[in-house]
Amino acid sequence: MKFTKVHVSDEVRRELRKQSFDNWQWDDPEMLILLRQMYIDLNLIGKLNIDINVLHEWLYEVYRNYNIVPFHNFKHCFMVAQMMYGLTWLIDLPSKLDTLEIFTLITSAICHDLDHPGYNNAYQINAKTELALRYNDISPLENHHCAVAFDILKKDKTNITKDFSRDQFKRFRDGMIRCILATDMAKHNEILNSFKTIIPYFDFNDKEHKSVLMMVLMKVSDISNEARPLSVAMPWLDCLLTEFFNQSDLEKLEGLPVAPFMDREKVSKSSSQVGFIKFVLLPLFETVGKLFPQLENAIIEPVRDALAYYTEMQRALEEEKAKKDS
Ligand SMILES: COc1ccc(NC(=O)[C@H](C)Nc2nc3c(cnn3-c3ccccc3C)c(=O)[nH]2)cc1
Ligand SMILES: [Zn+2]
Repeated sequence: MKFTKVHVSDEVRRELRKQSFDNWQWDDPEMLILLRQMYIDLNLIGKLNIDINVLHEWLYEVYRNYNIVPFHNFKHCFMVAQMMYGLTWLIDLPSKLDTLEIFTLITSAICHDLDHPGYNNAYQINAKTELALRYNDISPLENHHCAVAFDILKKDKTNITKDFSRDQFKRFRDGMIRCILATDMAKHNEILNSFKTIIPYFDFNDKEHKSVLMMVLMKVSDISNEARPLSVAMPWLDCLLTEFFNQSDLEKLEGLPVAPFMDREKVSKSSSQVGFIKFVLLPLFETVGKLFPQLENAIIEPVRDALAYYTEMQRALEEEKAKKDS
């Protein structure tokens, strides 16, 4: 199918770079065009000699490999890619990382949850699924997302890396594997601590430093819904809790352990978000803000506002509960 005729207006291209971008106004085919536009505007087509029609076939094949699940679906992949794209411009990454590293970040963001079943690693391991067996309980989902990504790139029709040199492909493959595996929240503290350690002497010419930074940028892009306007973020929280509640309902049916933050009897939107923002999101964002002060206004302030919003919601809920009990 020839999509080269489709033109994206300058106004939409500007909007696409902002944290305020509202995905709920766009349908899936339009989001595929916007993902393609990101590669064009990052100047990756020319510099890496990517065939625009192969790029579109690849995007369509990626789209087909995301599942119809409440949260970890193609729209989530788009939002993570769009946050990564916005961060790229916000912190001027093209002046700090090379073209292949920029390509690795946006491509990893798009592929990072491929074929997600809607049930997390804890479920895979406890239910002894095929994925847990194949990956020996070691980040089964993230290993699978990455393997599916490279399966798609193996086919000539959807191989956007076909003109890469052997060295370029090797660097890209190492980078994408590290970026996708970094999205396993079980690695959260390990990655954040290694980033904290190197910040005082961060060196953009140091390969290892850049690799840790790329993993952190994947993490920020993956869990940053609360940095977006409430009208965009709130529906995402509903999708997330729907997926979490589906899992905990199934775990109860199957007599498997149930995580408290997934149990519909125990979780309220406000309590889960207050804890998550205070203990996971803000510490991560404030750490990255030490290296890139531009994050302060663009994503840290909105997250502080979200924390205030959910804290107030939690207080009001508790007050109401106290009244009912009295
Ligand atoms: C350390 O591992 C963790 C830590 C926290 C959580 N999640 C939470 O505490 C709660 C349910 N909230 C939450 N979780 C979120 C959000 C965005 N992504 N995300 C998420 C989704 C799937 C898996 C893990 C996370 C953090 C969000 O805005 N809120 C899940 C896993
Ligand atoms: Zn994700």
